[in-house]
Amino acid sequence: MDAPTTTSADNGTSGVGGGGWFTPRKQPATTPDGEREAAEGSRLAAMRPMGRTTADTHKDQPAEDTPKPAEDPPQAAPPAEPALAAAAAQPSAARPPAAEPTAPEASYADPRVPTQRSTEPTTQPQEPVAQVQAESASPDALLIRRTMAEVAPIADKVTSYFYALLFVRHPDLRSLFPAAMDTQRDRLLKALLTAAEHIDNTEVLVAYLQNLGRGHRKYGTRAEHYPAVGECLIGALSKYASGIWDAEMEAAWIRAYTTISQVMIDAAAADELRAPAWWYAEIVAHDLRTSDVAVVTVRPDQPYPFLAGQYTSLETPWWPRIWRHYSFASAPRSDGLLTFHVKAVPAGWVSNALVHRARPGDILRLGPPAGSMTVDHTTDSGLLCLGGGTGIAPIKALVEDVAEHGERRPVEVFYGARTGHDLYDIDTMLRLQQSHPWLSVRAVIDQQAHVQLPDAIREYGPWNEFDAYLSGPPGMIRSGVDALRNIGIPSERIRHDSVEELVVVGD
Ligand SMILES: NC(=O)C1=CN([C@@H]2O[C@H](COP(=O)(O)OP(=O)(O)OC[C@H]3O[C@@H](n4cnc5c(N)ncnc54)[C@H](O)[C@@H]3O)[C@@H](O)[C@H]2O)C=CC1
Repeated sequence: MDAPTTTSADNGTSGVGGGGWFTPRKQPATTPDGEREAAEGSRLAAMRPMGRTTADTHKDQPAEDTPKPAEDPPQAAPPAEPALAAAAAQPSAARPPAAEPTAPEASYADPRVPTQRSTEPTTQPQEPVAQVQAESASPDALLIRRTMAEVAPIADKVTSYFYALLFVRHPDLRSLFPAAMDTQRDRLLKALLTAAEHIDNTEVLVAYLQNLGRGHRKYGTRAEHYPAVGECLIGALSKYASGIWDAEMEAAWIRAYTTISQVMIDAAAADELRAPAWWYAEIVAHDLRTSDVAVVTVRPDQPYPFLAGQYTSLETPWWPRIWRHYSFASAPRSDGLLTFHVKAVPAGWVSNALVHRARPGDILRLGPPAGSMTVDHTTDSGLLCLGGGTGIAPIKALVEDVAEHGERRPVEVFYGARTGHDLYDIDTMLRLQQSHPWLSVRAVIDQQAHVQLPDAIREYGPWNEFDAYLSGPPGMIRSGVDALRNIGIPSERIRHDSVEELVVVGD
């Protein structure tokens, strides 16, 4: 992760005045190593405000025949995933022959944002939540939430209009998005709005946005693209929240977006100095474990630093500019190889290609590592790990990580699957258990146990000396967090890749 970068909206006071529309400041936030300045000089100098006003915005109507750009980048998050991928500049491996779209990837592995510790209160607050939030929220946050409440019932229209504006006004940006924009169309805007909504939650927001800013390098996103996105965001919001929209509200959004975009731009610029925007990775092994689960091993074209428990974004040659998240299934290896567990989901473009089409020799692209579901090696707390289905992948990586650190802390793994046949990696886990006396692996098969994974942990324990790690389908993570809290594990000791766009708190 980057060193913390302060947000740079002058404490929320700039944005409307001297800087113009969403113009990032010229002086980037400093980092401890001061490496950022060099990179940013050229990048930020190139930025120009688009010079439009809200009045212009109101006037603009997308052309009748403009295809509704009802989408955004696949696993997009805030403006982050404005999947501004530089398709034209992609080398041959990233310009594969067009494939016949079948159907959009379901919300498979992507509805994840950076891992967060769960920080929701474990006890009910004395006052109603809304009241507490309202009292502690900044004036800008209140205005932003008001806008959000106003447009929530017509979110689809806002989304369509936002992309229509973006592509009509800035047709050059269209090529940065996937050809099939019907996939998860609202992800970009939703993430952007979610970030704005959490504008007061600096710690979580900054880490999230830095991650997004770095991740957007692989799309070809540049600093000068951000004003265009911000302008169209305001254009869409002001149109659909016109009943309550005023100068004060617009100023709040401008400040929020200026902050959001600046954090992303700064993070991307700093990252540019130390890492490629993406890695090519050749498939070196493809092991079909069941009819729909494959273990895919790749060799990156250059060293790929990451931590056990993290995930990456992955693009196949068959679906250019469509990226999906996959967790690393091993801790970093001395041979540099990376492994992913992929389940082909119904109508999943990328997952089906990886399971049924990919073969050794095929070239994938990888984005940077992300996520903080990692082991804290400064403590000797036990690890309580819940892995559901292919969610066992990062759990296995965590086990290897503990083993490599030579620690003797208890690690208790609960591996859930629908049937015995679906426990495709149980042999590996049992082998690890044989090698490590501190490791215990329990399979929880829905059909046999008549309980799902999270319920099974109640029969064991006590868990008060354990940190908890959850990985699997969103429903499992949600009920798992509830179950863990109910048995007394404090929220700050529960880790998982978030299933929501930003926080709940917490992909
Ligand atoms: N870092 C992460 O969080 C990772 C998440 N995943 C996700 O894990 C999922 C794996 O899919 P499948 O293998 O098809 O798993 P699945 O749908 O077969 O579920 C596996 C097990 O999880 C438990 N489970 C599922 N839904 C539950 C619910 N609503 N409440 C309680 N427990 C529930 C059950 O024990 C079930 O047998 C995918 O959605 C994938 O995106 C995969 C890898 C890493």
